[in-house]
Amino acid sequence: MPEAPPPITVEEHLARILAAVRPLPAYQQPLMEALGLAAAESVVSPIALPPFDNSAMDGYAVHRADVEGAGPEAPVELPVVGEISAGNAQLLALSPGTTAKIMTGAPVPTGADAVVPYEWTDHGVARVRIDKAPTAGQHVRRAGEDVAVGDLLVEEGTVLGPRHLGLLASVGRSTIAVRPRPRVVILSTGTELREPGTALGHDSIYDGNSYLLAAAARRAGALAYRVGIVPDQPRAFLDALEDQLVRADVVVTSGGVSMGDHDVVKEALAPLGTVWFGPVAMQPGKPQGFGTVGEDDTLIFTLPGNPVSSYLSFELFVLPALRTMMGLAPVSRPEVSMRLTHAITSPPGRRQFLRATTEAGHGRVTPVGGPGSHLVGDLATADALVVVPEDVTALPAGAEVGVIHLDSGLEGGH
Ligand SMILES: Nc1nc2c(c(=O)[nH]1)N[C@H]1C(S)=C(S)[C@@H](COP(=O)(O)OP(=O)(O)OC[C@H]3O[C@@H](n4cnc5c(N)ncnc54)[C@H](O)[C@@H]3O)O[C@H]1N2
Ligand code: MOO
Repeated sequence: MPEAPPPITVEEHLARILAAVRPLPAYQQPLMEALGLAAAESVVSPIALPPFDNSAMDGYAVHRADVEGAGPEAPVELPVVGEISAGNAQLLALSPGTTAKIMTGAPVPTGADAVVPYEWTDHGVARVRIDKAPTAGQHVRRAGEDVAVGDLLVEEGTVLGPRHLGLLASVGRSTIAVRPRPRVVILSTGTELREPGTALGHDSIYDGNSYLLAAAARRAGALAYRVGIVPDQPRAFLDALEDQLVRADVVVTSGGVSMGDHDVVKEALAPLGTVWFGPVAMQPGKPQGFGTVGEDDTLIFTLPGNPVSSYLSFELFVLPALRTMMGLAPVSRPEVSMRLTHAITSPPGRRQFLRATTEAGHGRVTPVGGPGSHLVGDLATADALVVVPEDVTALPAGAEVGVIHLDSGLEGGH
């Protein structure tokens, strides 16, 4: 059996991954597809907003000079020569000494320079009594007062949210250039695995990882295809992989990469020579693999099977790759500084990632559960990871530690 290579650091592994990953080519996509993605173009407005002077109130369009001085004691009466509603504007100009009913959003006719709201009138149909004079331009929304032709609406790189998409639609854009969501195929390996919802044998467990990884991929903004369970047979694994490559930008496998007698992923892929396998100096998540497979050199991440190891590997290595492909920055979750509520110990030589809970606003972090990489109950309770450096073996309560929040800190994607 060949000797395992010496461990590489977390940074070395991530650097190797990022060196191999390119942003996916951007193309025009319908606005709703772009939600959560980074704009791959800057957009300037092709039209003004509002596109024309229009009324801010339901009321009467007037020449303001005609109603000057109007008050309860000195009302002004004007003939009503027409009605202008939004989307149905026949009356284009208003003669002095007349008025027209106008609805909110309807174009203000040429000549009119103010709108008298219904509340200041007797609601007249043929003639109207006006009890209060508007100021110049009152209740008229001016063309271009919001957005001018040529205004920068969205800068390249902006993560598109509902307000950006609403603005783009408002100026008539139906598409915007964004990088597509990476298609991520998730394959769980393990003869012991069963699909949730089916019966469990005396020696089987449910396949939690493919759900964990598919959900994490989707939350990162990718399109996740959960293939399900592949038994520990290299042929079956290679067949399943081959079948899936057509719809994958990235393949993520779980399990079958350590030192066991049935480590199917390693056994099937190592002979190709295109996937690196080796230990990374971290815990959980020591056995890792990364490389390319298939005619199109599709990226593949072979993550360890222990659920916590799998999830952490996703967060530290797969997530940055997906965000790079989507043109989102930063690619990694930020590490912030917090104080430990409890003392901890840690074995030397590997960077430890302890599951932990954080108290919002207090800057304190509390490790939960033990270091075991099978502890999915504790993983679900946690909302953060405490990062213990390779050379640190003990830290007292109150010590400052690096913390990675697992549910926040990154914009875009989903
Ligand atoms: N002799 C050695 N044994 C192991 C080493 C080692 O260095 N020398 N490393 C250990 C570490 S660390 C890890 S992590 C695991 C990684 O093993 P594999 O990637 O080969 O994963 P499996 O053996 O297939 O499974 C490990 C564990 O996880 C459970 N599992 C697997 N897939 C799923 C899934 N989809 N859902 C839920 N649970 C899953 C599986 O049943 C095992 O219990 O190797 C150690 N061993
Ligand atoms: O790395 Mo294993 O991931 O230590 O359990």
